[in-house]
Amino acid sequence: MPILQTTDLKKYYGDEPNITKALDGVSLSIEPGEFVAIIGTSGSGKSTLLNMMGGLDVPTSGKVIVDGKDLSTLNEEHLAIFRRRKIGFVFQNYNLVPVLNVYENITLPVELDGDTVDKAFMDDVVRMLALDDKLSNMPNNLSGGQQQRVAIARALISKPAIVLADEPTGNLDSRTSNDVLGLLKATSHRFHQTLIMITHNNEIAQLADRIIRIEDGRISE
Ligand SMILES: Nc1ncnc2c1ncn2[C@@H]1O[C@H](COP(=O)(O)OP(=O)(O)OP(=O)(O)O)[C@@H](O)[C@H]1O
Repeated sequence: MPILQTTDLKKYYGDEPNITKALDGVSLSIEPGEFVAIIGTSGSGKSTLLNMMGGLDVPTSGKVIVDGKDLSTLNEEHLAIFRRRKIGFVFQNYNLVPVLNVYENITLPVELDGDTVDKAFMDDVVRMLALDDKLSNMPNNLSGGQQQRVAIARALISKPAIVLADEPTGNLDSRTSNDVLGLLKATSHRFHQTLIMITHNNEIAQLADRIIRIEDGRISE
């Protein structure tokens, strides 16, 4: 069974004649454990698609089914819980909480869920991302690559089935990008997670098992 499916997904902004069809009928199916890159030019609809898949925004029409659950059947509160448990997000600008240290940033989703941190798993993730000696640092004392590794650890800590990454290396130099991508790929593989990553970089997309190209809100390849 696919872990994620969209059916004729549409997202329109505005009204005729000034309507923007950000997504215009996207149907796709992603299997558990797959690494999929979504590629396309600026404004093609990549972020809109990722936001719909992660339940961060609602479509104009069409369906998103994650792990057998139709997201349109969930109210705001249940959607928030669903996101926290099923999906890990990694954004281009890291989105770390500046007043929390590295340890607190990583464990925040678990704390918010009223859960206890799986200590052995935390150690594993932190070691894999080489953050062992950074746990008491504040985010603003870290390099971009280190901050993105913290964001990846935070995305993984609740053991989500799916990791959604929106241009995760957009703010990093090419060497750090390669390191971060290698770690993202290795960690999601190690923990049997599905990784869906937006990029406008062809070279980065080649790391994926499958590339989905978006053009004007539609799948072109
Ligand atoms: N909130 C919004 N209101 C109106 N139009 C929007 C809104 N969000 C996105 N759009 C439009 O929808 C289209 C798709 O935007 P989207 O951000 O998904 O593209 P993208 O492929 O992620 O682009 P980029 O690579 O530049 O981030 C664009 O034409 C954009 O201007």
